[in-house]
Amino acid sequence: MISPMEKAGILVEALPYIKKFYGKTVVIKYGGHAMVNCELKKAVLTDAVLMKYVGMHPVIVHGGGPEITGMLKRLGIESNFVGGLRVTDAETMEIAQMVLVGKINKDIVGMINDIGGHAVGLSGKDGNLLVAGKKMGRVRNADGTEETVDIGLVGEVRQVNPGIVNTVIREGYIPVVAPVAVGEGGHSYNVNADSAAGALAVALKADKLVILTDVEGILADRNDKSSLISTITRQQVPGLVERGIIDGGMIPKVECCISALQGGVGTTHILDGRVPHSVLLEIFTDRGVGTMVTN
Ligand SMILES: Nc1ncnc2c1ncn2[C@@H]1O[C@H](COP(=O)(O)OP(=O)(O)O)[C@@H](O)[C@H]1O
Ligand SMILES: CC(=O)N[C@@H](CCC(=O)OP(=O)(O)O)C(=O)O
Repeated sequence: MISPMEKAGILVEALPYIKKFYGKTVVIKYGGHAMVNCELKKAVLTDAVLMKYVGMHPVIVHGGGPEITGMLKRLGIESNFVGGLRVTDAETMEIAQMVLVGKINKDIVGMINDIGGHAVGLSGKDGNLLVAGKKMGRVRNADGTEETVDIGLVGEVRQVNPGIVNTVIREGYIPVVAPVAVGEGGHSYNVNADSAAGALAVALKADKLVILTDVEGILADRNDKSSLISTITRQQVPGLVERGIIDGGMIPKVECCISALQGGVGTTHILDGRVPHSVLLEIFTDRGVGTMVTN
């Protein structure tokens, strides 16, 4: 048990950070792998509620890849991925939208409201928030050459209309955004949630982009948890990708951090969503957790 003096010390330590980030927007990408445990989910959403009550503007963009895969499996539909992106035919799109918008988004909104916050759920289709065009997949052949393949209704965000999010923020709510975008003719596109969060962070001129995942951050050696890289500049990232140190699902995350930084976002962070209150620890204490990618 910590003593009352220690508790007071922790609150005082938070003061300069509360002052620094008062009125600032923080986009939190909450990935599907970090959602599996209900207690952890509650801890992440409590952090967002606390941020809101101390005057920050948290915006949650959620994923839900594992839940989409689970639902597809229950319906006897196989999941295929190209470069970390789900190959999305019309039927898969319908199910992805049902799971992301109908289930996960509403579960998160319900949980935030239950904790004592006020949340509003949106998809990228609401208010034309995320307008997308077709994204092609890239596969690397054994000889190192790259090939472009059709991955169906996977979208890349071409335009963000943040009006609806700003309205929701202004009215005192926490926006919770599902990564389903609108395309020509009003049809749906399945967008990778990291990319959706990055694009939204730029459009909102966010101070921070926080990506929650299921590893400690960027590791110099993936088999050694103590090899966490605490800070890295965006210029150092391509070298690590070329050397294969950053690989797989971490690639879209670092790419998204780089484009967010280039688009004017202050700092970007890749944090371990399995650590309770990792967002609070990152924002309100002297001991940052995870990896910070900076300019
Ligand atoms: N250098 C690295 N450090 C940490 N993780 C890495 C690294 N390179 C690749 N990865 C992989 O990236 C994964 C995170 O991406 P992903 O599974 O897509 O996360 P999420 O579901 O949260 O979006 C890690 O579980 C790990 O396997
Ligand atoms: C195109 C594409 O792959 N879309 C993702 C959208 C959800 C997502 O990104 O969820 P995580 O953040 O939990 O991985 C998918 O269908 O799984």
